[in-house]
Amino acid sequence: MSTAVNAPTYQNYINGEWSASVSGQTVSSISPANKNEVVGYIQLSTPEDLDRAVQSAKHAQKAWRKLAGSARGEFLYKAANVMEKRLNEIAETMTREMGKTLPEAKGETARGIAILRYYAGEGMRKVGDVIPSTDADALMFTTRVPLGVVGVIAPWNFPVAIPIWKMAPALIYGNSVVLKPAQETAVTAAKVIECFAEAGFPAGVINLITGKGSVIGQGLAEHSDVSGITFTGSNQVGKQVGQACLARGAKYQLEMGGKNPVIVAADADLDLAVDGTISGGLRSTGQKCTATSRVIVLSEVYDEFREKLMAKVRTIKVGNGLEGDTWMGPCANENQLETVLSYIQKGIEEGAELLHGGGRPEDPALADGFFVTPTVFDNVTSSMTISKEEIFGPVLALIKVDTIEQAIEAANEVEFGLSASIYTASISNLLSFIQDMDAGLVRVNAETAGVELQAPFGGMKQSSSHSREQGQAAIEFFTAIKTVFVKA
Ligand SMILES: NC(=O)c1ccc[n+]([C@@H]2O[C@H](COP(=O)([O-])OP(=O)(O)OC[C@H]3O[C@@H](n4cnc5c(N)ncnc54)[C@H](O)[C@@H]3O)[C@@H](O)[C@H]2O)c1
Ligand SMILES: O=CCCC(=O)C(=O)O
Repeated sequence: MSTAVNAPTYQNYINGEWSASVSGQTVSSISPANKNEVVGYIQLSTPEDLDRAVQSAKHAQKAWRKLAGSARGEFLYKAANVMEKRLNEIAETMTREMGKTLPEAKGETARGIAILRYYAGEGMRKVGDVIPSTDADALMFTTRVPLGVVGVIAPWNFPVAIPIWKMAPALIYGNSVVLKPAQETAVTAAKVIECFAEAGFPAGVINLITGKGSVIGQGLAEHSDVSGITFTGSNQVGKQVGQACLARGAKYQLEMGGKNPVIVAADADLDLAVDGTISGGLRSTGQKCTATSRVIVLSEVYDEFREKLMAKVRTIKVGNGLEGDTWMGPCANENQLETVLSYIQKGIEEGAELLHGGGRPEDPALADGFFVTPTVFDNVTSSMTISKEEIFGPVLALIKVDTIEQAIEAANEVEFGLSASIYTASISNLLSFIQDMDAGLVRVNAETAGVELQAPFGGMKQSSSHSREQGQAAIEFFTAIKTVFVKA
C-alpha cells in the first residue's frame, strides 16, 4: 500500500525561483527501505526547462565572475551555515531517499558543510604565478578565468557530498552552475539547493533541474552554452557524456567506477584489516566508488583472516537506516538490487564458494525494501566476473595469493584504478604497494573508502578521465589558465 498522501512536491530552481516543469509532469522518489513510501515528487523536466536554466546561468555568470573571490566565498560560508542548521533534516531525507544509515548520512552532510567552508576560503588564495620573461623589461604571469556555465551531473550514492564537491569549486572560481541530480536522490538535492537559495546567491548563479538522465543529463552535455561538464556516475554513461562534450569542444571531467582491492599481508594486524575490510566493503551497502570488493590475502594468514572476518560479518544487522540498531541499509534502488543479485548468481555459477549471504534477508518486515544480505565469497580467482566487474553492492570476494608481488599483480589485474589499500607492518611491502599499485588513491593500514576534501581525488585507467577533483586540484578543471605578458 502506498504512503504517498502527504509527500511534498519539489520544483526546479531556475533564475532564483522555484518553478514547475513545462511538462506538467512529476515522478515520485521512493524510499528503498520501503518501496511504498514516497519521499517526494520531483519535476520531470523537458529540454525547454533545461534551456531556461542554462540561459539564466549564462546571464548570471557575467556579474558573478566580476565579484572578488572573497565576496563569492561569503555566499558559500552562508550556505554552509544554513546547511548546518538543517543538518539533521537533510540527513534524514538522505536516509529515507537513498537508504544509507542515519549516522552515515549525518557524516556526509557534515562533510558537505566542511567542503563549502573549504572552498569559501579558496576565494582568497593565489591563482597564478609570476614567470621570468626573457625580456628584462616585461612582467609575465599567469592568472585564471572561469569556464562559464558548468553542468553538474551527479549520482545517487553521495547525494550531498558529490554535488557540493563539484558546485563549491565551480562557484568560487566564478562559474555559474546547473545541477542535474540523480532522480533517486532529487529530493535531497532540492534541500541542498534550498540552503543555497536561503544564503542569497544572486538569481541564476545556481540552478537545479530534475528529470531523466537521457533527457536532462544528455541535454546538458550537448548544450552549446554549457562550457564544462563535471560528471560522476557509471562508466557507460560517463563515456557518453565525454563523447558529447568532446564532439562540441567542451571541457569535461568524468569520475566513474572502481573495483577496489585490499591486500592483507602476512604481517598485517588482522583485526584492523578485518575492520577495514568490513567498513570499506559493506558500509553504505557497498555503494561507494571507493568500496572494497576484492580482498587479496596472503596464504599464511588466509584461514585466520577469513575466520575473523566471518565472525564479524555474521553479526551485521540489515534494516531501515533510520533505525538505531541498523548497520547496513538497503540497495538504493530496485535495479541496483537486481544487479547485485545477478552478480552473486554469476559468482556461484563460475565456481566461487558462497560463505555468507547471497540473497535477500528473510525478515518479512524487510520484504518491501531493496535489501540484500552482506555477502562473502571464498576461493575467488582473478578471472571470475565478480573479481573483474564493478558490483556496487555488499559483496566481498576473497582471493588467496602466496607473495606480495602476486598480490599487487592481482590487485592491478582489472580495468579500474580508483582506490586500493594494504594492511602491513613492513616498510618494504608498503613502498612496493605505493609505487606499483595503479590507483589514484592508495591507503596503508586504512580501508579503501574515505576521501578527504582537501586532497585530490580521482582514478587511473577506466575509473576517470584522468582529471582530479577536490582540494586545490579542483582549480584545474573549473578554470582556464591565461598567460599574461606586460611590457611597459
Ligand atoms: N568515481 C567516483 O567518484 C564515483 C562516485 C560515485 C559513484 N560513482 C559511480 O557511479 C555509479 C553509480 O551511480 P549511478 O547509478 O547514479 O550512475 P549513472 O551513470 O546511472 O548516473 C549518474 C548520473 O548521470 C545521469 N545520466 C543517466 N543517463 C545519462 C545520459 N545519457 N546522459 C547524461 N547523464 C545521464 C543520471 O541521471 C545521474 O544523474 C557507479 O558505477 C559508481 O562507481 C563513481
Ligand atoms: O563514491 C565515491 C566517493 C567515495 C567517497 O567519498 C569516500 O570514500 O569517502
